[in-house]
Amino acid sequence: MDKEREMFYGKRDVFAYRTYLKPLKDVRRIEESDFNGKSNVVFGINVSVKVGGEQFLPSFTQGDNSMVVATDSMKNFIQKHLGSYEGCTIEGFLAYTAQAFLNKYSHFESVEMKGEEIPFESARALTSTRLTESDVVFKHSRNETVAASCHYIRKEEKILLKSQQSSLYDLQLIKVSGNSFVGYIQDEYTTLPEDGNRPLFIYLNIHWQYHDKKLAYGEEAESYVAAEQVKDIAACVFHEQSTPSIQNLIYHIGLRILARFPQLKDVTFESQNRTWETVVGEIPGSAGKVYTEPRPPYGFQVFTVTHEDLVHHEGSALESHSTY
Ligand SMILES: O=c1[nH]c(=O)c2[nH]c(=O)[nH]c2[nH]1
Repeated sequence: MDKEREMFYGKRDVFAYRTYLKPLKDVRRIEESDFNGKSNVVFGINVSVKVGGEQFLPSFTQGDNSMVVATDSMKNFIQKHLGSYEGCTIEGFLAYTAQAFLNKYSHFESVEMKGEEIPFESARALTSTRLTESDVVFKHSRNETVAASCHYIRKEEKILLKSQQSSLYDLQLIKVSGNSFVGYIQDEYTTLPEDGNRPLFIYLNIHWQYHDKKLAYGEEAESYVAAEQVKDIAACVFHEQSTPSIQNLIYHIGLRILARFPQLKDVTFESQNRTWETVVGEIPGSAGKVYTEPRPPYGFQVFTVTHEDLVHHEGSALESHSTY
């Protein structure tokens, strides 16, 4: 069968900053995280939108722009909708705006939106000799990136949510000891020595999907999974585990995320091995070493942990008396 023709257009890097968006409150607390919400005094987002529909064909083949909504207008549409959005999450804002596009332009057949948070954290303030968090000064943070995407389509007059995903990009974690990598195939191509205790540096992208996609919007805070909580779980599991490999580490992080948040269907990892190279292996009188950046190429892993994995793991863990 021929591949269906690709045809869409849109706008990338639409930046919008909203002050005093509704705060995210009353998220369910988990043991691994002290995250309890976001003030949303500054809510920054970099959005992309992709629009599809058969009626765009003449714009490509005949230069007929009569059905074209200028991408410049799409940019304005997105920014204006950040002003009228009444919720408190990236996921909710993207869903609100994607549906608004389909409602406004009846010839749009599909709208895909992605958004990356532009993070700000409150700066310090000295108020009557006490050091607190400022409620008006915020620091642009350059840590990992919180993101989301959604894909809505029009089908028989109805607007349907086809897919939704929440993500955390570029979480970079180093564990200085307690990691091994041994037992792999030794053959004529093997030069890597086995290591019973390596400093493991990983880059992680983590994506999660809900059983009920709409729970991602955060309208019921109790059922919302905050990226900050996912990040804290990843760090806690890394701390706890004696890791035999990155493959096994991400599996265990996935199990814990699914155990804490039964409303999630699956969690997908993209990991990268950025383990430092040793420069000074022994420092007299110190447990320390000196390392430098690894040289490319970098190894990577991709793995989806599903709800079934958790059920299976809990079944076998019951026998060995350890459980999530
Ligand atoms: O955790 C790891 N998994 C691998 O598959 C691998 N391969 C490699 O060279 N180092 C590592 N580390």
